[in-house]
Amino acid sequence: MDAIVKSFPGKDQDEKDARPSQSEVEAAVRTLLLWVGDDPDREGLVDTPKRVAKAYKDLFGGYDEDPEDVLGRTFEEVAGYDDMVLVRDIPFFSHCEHHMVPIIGKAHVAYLPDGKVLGLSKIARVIDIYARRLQTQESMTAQVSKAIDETLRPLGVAVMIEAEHMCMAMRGIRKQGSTTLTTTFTGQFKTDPHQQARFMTMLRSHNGH
Ligand SMILES: Nc1nc2c(ncn2[C@@H]2O[C@H](COP(=O)(O)OP(=O)(O)OP(=O)(O)O)[C@@H](O)[C@H]2O)c(=O)[nH]1
Ligand SMILES: [Zn+2]
Repeated sequence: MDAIVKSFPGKDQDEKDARPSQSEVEAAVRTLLLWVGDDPDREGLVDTPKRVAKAYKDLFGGYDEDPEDVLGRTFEEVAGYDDMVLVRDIPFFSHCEHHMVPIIGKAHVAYLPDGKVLGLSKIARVIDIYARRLQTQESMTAQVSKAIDETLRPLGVAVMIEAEHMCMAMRGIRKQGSTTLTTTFTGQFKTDPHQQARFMTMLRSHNGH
């Protein structure tokens, strides 16, 4: 878990103190408004730098959150249940680290408990913590799987993310509707093709394919 905390940019107090001030952020947004060719002093835009800063705090709130806090709360009283737990179709919004435009997708997360289970909402919370940072889909998939693997220590974790990247849809190549799929498997999901196949079958049965 140490590695996750250490690689977590918002966690360190010195780094936090080194963040730009509110007025610096607002000035940066004002520069962007000028740069795109608009007038930051017209009525509709005069409060926009402040609004954008507030929106960014929300959209990128994941830098101030630690997945370990969420995943640390587990329980064991599940009447001996020891089979797969799958939470599928968890919707998320993220932003790509290359263009800072949205990634819109769904995550599917499964694990094989080793005595302990997680509150179901905690899996969705972890998705949100990583989604609310600048991401590549590959990193986000690997980070979610690593956080669950290292904190819960289950017999295996499977993460699949399906997403559309607005940087491919709205700009650049301008291809709308394509979906990127990424997966990470650990433990038995990685070593046992049968477990991996069950994960895929459970996902497919839902999607009606
Ligand atoms: N692997 C991966 N690539 C991504 C992701 N999000 C965006 N990209 C890609 O990152 C690449 C950045 O390519 P560059 O050539 O540096 O940037 P660019 O000139 O804006 O590229 P174009 O998007 O092709 O116009 C693009 O191919 C994007 O499609 C992601 O989550 N994973
Ligand atoms: Zn992009």
